[in-house]
Amino acid sequence: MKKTAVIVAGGKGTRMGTEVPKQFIPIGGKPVLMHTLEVFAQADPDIFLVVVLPKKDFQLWIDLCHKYDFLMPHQLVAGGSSRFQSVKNGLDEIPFADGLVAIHDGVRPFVAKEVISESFDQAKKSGSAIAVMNLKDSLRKVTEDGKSTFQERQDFRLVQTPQTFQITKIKEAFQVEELPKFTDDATVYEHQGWEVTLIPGNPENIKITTFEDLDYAEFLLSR
Ligand SMILES: Nc1ccn([C@@H]2O[C@H](COP(=O)(O)OP(=O)(O)OP(=O)(O)O)[C@@H](O)[C@H]2O)c(=O)n1
Ligand SMILES: C[C@](O)(CO)[C@H](O)COP(=O)(O)O
Repeated sequence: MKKTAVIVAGGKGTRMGTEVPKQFIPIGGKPVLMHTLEVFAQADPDIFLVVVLPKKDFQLWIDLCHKYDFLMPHQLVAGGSSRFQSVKNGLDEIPFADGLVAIHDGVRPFVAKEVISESFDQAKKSGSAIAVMNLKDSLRKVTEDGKSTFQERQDFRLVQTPQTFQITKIKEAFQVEELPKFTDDATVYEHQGWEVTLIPGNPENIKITTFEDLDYAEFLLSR
């Protein structure tokens, strides 16, 4: 079955606060996004790669590809004003009518290649695969009156990407008005009344979001 990955890197990196968006910042000697694309190629060199970037950063990325001699084939697509819109734009440009698509944050360069492979295997069987992690800390729910209540942590999971689906179904799911609850692709899929399947993610698969994450990224690459 044909495999596609839509790598979304169309954000501004507001919380990182750097002039150049975080997906282009070098870690271990090359931009974050190049590490991410390389893991997908390691998982399966035949995966068709769609990369979603802010339109204004196309030339920056092309220049970086020349500078770092980055030759991996990929299709560039312009991002939108939210992650939902960027994913939708990426899905619209997949040149295949069917097959499977893994949707992944460009700023999660430490996804394990085994998680990518498992997400395609599981989505082939059940239609979807969402990478998640168990919680290690205790959990409390806070309320506006300043009180808090204990929560059973085994009832919760932290959600990562990749989130992998049948192309036909996820494209259909994205034909809706964007809602605030659509913080990932699983929520868009479930909005149709379809159930998602969870698979184990990997603990290193952090979303590079704030400055401290860059130090952790350098540490992971130095091991
Ligand atoms: N309009 C957007 C917003 C986000 N993303 C992508 O979605 C992923 C997860 O988003 P996040 O970590 O929130 O990235 P940013 O939106 O760039 O960060 P911030 O919220 O701090 O501005 C990132 O790979 C980001 O580039 C995207 O493709 N298009
Ligand atoms: C998709 C995601 O990475 C799953 O954890 C997350 O929801 C993205 O959130 P953000 O608000 O774009 O940082």
